[in-house]
Amino acid sequence: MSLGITVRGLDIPDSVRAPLTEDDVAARLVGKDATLWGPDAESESAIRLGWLDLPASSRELVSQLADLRAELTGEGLDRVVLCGMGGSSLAPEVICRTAGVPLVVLDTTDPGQVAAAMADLDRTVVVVSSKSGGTVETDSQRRAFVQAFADAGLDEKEIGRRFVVVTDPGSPLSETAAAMGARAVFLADPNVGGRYSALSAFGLVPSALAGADVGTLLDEAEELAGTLAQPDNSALELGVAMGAAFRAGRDKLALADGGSGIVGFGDWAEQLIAESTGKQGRGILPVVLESVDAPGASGSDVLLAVVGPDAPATEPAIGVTGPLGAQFLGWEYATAVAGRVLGINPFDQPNVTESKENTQRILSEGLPDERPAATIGAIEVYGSGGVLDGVDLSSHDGVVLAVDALLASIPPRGYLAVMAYLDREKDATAENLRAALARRAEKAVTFGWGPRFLHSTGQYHKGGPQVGAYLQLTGAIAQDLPVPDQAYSFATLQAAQAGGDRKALADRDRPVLHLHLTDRAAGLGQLLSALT
Ligand SMILES: O=P(O)(O)OC[C@H]1O[C@H](O)[C@H](O)[C@@H](O)[C@@H]1O
Repeated sequence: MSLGITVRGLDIPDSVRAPLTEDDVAARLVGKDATLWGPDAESESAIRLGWLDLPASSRELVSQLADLRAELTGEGLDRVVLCGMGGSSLAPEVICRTAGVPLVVLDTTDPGQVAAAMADLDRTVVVVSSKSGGTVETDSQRRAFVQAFADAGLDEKEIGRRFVVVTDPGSPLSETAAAMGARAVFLADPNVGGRYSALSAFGLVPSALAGADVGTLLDEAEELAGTLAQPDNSALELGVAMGAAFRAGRDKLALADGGSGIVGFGDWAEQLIAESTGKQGRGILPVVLESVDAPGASGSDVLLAVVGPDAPATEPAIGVTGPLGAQFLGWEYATAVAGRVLGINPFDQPNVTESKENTQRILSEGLPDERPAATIGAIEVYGSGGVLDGVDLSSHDGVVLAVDALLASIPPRGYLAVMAYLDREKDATAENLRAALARRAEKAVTFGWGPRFLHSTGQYHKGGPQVGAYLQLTGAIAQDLPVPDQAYSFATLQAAQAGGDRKALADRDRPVLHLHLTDRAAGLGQLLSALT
């Protein structure tokens, strides 16, 4: 069995399973029946089911990529940097971390983190991945690398040879790739959405160039693919469990690793589930946990999903065993099935553009002139949505009081999202806030690095149930970095992204507490010691 599902302590009523069996959903999904999600979703679904073919159709890439890797390493280019957001970087990150091969994933606008990725240029090849070819972060990173190579003395032709591009046919990036003389361009199947693209060129190109065995990954997926038309297949069972939990009010899916050997799977599944289901005022909120017994593993609105063989520490829970290739395909299939149970279109992301449009507006009009309500130690405190009303910010405990006011504003069955527009290498301790706040709030707490989460849980924040409270962290910039040939720098872009998302949340009257760290390390230390 390529994927094993164990369900514990979760009642799966016939009202969830029977319609799927009666409507022959398993076979129809494998047959790419675009009517499965209702008439409103049909036109989108018709061009989004290509992921079902990938275990077979991506085969041709395996030998091409082995040849390209040999060519690159033969020239001493053995350091691979991937510029890409969301569906264009999350899968390669899991594949390479699991395989233990080095891949530098750049999915940020933090100037410090971007600058740090531009090291060892003499052995670096850059993979620029974007399905749409218009994602501002990815385009900005590409520009910065072109400039860095030029500064290192490479001529135009040599610079082009340092780039490998993955995009959809006809995208603006495909034209840029041709114009800059990229060494290789991989055009992906346009009938595969970004978050379903793990087994496409988006997942495979950077991973194979970094040294991962992508042929085996496809073998693992193909074994599962052969079972997916069966009415009781394991991936269908996973989707049924997700849908049944949702119907029973368990709309938080806590994701934890249980000895799978897969590294960072939750971050990939988070985008798949949040963007696919979080819309029309409903959705399943993925909550990535540090371990099976981390705070947030249980609760009246939680279903725990353990990836790997370890027994869950709590119930209800589902256990999902199987190798990475099968996990990718199985969760994609399960999410499509859950989408039908929830009654949403699992292939669009209707609210992602809001924050992007706000960001563009800020970039053209300039950053708003905001004054903090207080500055306490290394933290400036800003709030909207009434979150600071009545909070005494004059005391040394002001930050904790503000955080507690934010936590108190979370409605029953609500959640807190921590959104850190920081450097995920240098400011990594920010991640410890999730467990600390989950313990304190006794509610679901998610953690996301900005702007990366905008391409993942950001859809759920805006399109899902309006029961969220938001803690946004930004930090001082030690050294800014220009975005070549653009009117803005990385620091401005990062600030505009944070501001654009704050506005999208404020427009919904959601409570947002914004803490700006005037000294990142000191501010994080201050926050963590106050909250733990
Ligand atoms: O691959 P790209 O076109 O650059 O898109 C990257 C990401 O952008 C958007 O935010 C979408 O909501 C994501 O689903 C997608 O993965």
